[in-house]
Amino acid sequence: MSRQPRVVLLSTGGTIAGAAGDATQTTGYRAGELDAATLLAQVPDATALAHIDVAPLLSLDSKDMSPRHWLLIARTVMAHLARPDCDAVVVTHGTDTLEETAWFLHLILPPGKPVILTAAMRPATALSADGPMNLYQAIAVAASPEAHGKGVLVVMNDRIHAGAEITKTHTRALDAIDAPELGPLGSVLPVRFDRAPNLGTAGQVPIDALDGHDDLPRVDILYVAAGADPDLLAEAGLRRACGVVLALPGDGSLPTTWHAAAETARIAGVRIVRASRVGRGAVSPAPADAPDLQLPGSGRLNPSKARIALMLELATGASALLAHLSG
Ligand SMILES: NC(=O)C[C@H](N)C(=O)O
Repeated sequence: MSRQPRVVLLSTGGTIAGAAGDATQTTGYRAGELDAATLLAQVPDATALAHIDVAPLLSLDSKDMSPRHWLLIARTVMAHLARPDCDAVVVTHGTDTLEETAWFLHLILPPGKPVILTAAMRPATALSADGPMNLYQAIAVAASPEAHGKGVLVVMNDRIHAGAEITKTHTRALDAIDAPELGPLGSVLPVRFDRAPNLGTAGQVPIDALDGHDDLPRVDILYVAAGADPDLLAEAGLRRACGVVLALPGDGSLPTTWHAAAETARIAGVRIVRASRVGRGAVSPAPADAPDLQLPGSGRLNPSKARIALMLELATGASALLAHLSG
């Protein structure tokens, strides 16, 4: 008989580990109260799927995640994966910035042993809490040979998603994580993949390239509303931002009043990327009315993900990264 897969369960906080005063409370709870062992105790059936090693790492509401935490999570996951007796890693996380951690891990980790992120929308103390089933399903995917080589995955609400593709699409509902336009990779239970992930960018930034970094260069996101003042961009240098992602209307359309400020900032050395506020669709490589401005588009990356790509590019000099993404 083949041995049971060995899965490391890394807890970082979030609502999945949240606790409230009473069972009907689904807001105003404390995220990240419970550690990995307590979460696992809620799903005893999971031990039939895999041998599980619990590894508490952080106890954060994911609104408080930062690049320092992404680096810590990535290095910790890699250290576990490097052990010959570790077959997969499951990371419990909050939903608020799940898309950022998932995208960061996708860029860092070469596809191989499964890395599965999961989360919840109701705290662990709530009636019909979704966390225990999500955790059970994440472990089922981690233990499945089918998950091997699929890159970083996110399992929530009966669905398997590509970590690179997800975004949070609802503030309160249980189906709060989706891959707009692309849809899930598969479903669970049973574990079933309906399509292959796009792994073109997976592991593009080897962790060694970040040796010596415990933080990433500052990149700000500016949300550009109708009539917004271009002073916001002119001040980027004063804020010591190395880069700025513009969350622009439509297809990354830069208001005419912003053209001069964008050119001044670029010449001053601030890297600027055009992303979109829209949430679906890709951004064109250059602004239609000002193709000479050298303001690359973010392709399919939303502003938060474009920010991470730019941070990594600034940190490592991996200059092909954004060009590849926006192609
Ligand atoms: N549903 C959640 O997990 C939300 C929580 N604020 C978090 O992101 O940690």
